[in-house]
Amino acid sequence: MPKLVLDQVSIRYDGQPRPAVERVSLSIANGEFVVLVGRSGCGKTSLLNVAAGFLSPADGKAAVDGEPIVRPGADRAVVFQNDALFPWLTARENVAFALRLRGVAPAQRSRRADDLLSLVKLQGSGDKRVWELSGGMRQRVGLARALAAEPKFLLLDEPLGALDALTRERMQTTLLDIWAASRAGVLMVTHGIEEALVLATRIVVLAPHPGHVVGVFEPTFGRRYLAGEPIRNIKADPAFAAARGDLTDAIFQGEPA
Ligand SMILES: Nc1ncnc2c1ncn2[C@@H]1O[C@H](COP(=O)(O)OP(=O)(O)OP(=O)(O)O)[C@@H](O)[C@H]1O
Repeated sequence: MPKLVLDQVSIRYDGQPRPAVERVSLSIANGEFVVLVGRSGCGKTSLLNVAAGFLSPADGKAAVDGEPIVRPGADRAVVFQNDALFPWLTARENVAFALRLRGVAPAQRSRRADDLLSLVKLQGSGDKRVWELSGGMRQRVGLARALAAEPKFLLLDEPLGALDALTRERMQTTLLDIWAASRAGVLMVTHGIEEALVLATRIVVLAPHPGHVVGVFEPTFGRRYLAGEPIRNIKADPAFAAARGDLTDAIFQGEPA
């Protein structure tokens, strides 16, 4: 089973007196949804960049299935907050472009792009140009494009951060559906506490100066949604409120109230 591992990773930026991240270990297996949370500057994006192969750790190891991560690779697809789609192309063409890069034959690209657009619930929107799509729809095209590479891992940096609150809430369940359908392992960075609880199979809480792990939670709310329970019921469950309190405490521990 594919596994992405960060082992005792420390990250340093040139000219900085101390490391940004110190000795953080994480692992993401296929079928896991790991979410990084923590106060600003605790190193969430830096760790995601190491997993993506954009940044090399100063110390420790980053590997997929035992192979060191030394550069970006098709096995790890990255989606950012404001992912740039090609504005002059349609939704379908944006996804087909990624399929072309993967070497999918022209005859199959359009059908495969439509399958991927259905996966992100954009069936029927393939002919729309990017400027005709809402923010949530654009983000879903970005996800479809990332999935075109059939990655083993999806690395998501605040993928819902630019969306309005209602769209963001709807996209949480869409992301769960996409994850369940793709079976990729996910590593996601978010500032959203509810979002982390809804989506994650494991939440890793980081604290800054330098970034280090201060807590790990293993919520089951996303699995309840995938088993058929309405998300509104799940969020209204007192267990959800209790988990939100515990996670908030873990994030802000050591900070004056
Ligand atoms: N390119 C860079 N050069 C120097 N320092 C950097 C660079 N990128 C990040 N840092 C520093 O590394 C630390 C971790 O930054 P990082 O962006 O990984 O944190 P984060 O938890 O993702 O923050 P936020 O929640 O604000 O997005 C911060 O102190 C930041 O100032």
